[in-house]
Amino acid sequence: METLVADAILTRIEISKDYLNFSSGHFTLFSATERENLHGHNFRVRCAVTAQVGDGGLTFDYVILKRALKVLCDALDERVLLPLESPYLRIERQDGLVLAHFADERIPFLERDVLLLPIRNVTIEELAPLLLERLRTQVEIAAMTAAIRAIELGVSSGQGQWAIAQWDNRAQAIA
Ligand SMILES: Nc1nc2c(c(=O)[nH]1)N=C([C@H](O)[C@H](O)COP(=O)(O)OP(=O)(O)OP(=O)(O)O)CN2
Repeated sequence: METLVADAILTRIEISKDYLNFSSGHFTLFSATERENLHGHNFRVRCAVTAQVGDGGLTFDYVILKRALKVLCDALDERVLLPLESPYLRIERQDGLVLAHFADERIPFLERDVLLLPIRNVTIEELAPLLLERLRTQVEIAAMTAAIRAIELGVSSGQGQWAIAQWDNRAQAIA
């Protein structure tokens, strides 16, 4: 297990790029009987990584991070996002369709237009941890996590509203 360097100065690298976005459809589920109508957002993603600057004056090549974040955004872009783990929505595949069953509604989508996500609701607070976990497990990022102390990943559904998920390596190193 990596040992923390006592009172090391940590530096936070923040990435916020206009091209880190995905335009997707969704509807928020508020209860077993209340939901929004299907609509879309230009979701935005931003990220901050806290790390120790190495002897060479570098934490990590943030181009690798930007590339990994773009891969995450592109995977969700131009799809209708549906939650696989909602207590209120049942998903069925039938004859090339994805059928979302909500209350007494049967909502059909073409397979090609839908992306099923392992989350409980398509909210920014469910998307942020999902994308953070996907980021952490991308090979090139996983290789960097020994030098990384913490990662924050934010998802926004509109100007001025963000959900920020956090992962802190220090908790693991201390445990
Ligand atoms: N806790 C949450 N509440 C809501 C979420 C969410 O992700 N987490 N999401 C929604 C819907 O996506 C809704 O469509 C958001 O709409 P709105 O806030 O109006 O989005 P705008 O960008 O249009 O915001 P304006 O303030 O109107 O500019 C609802 N609740």
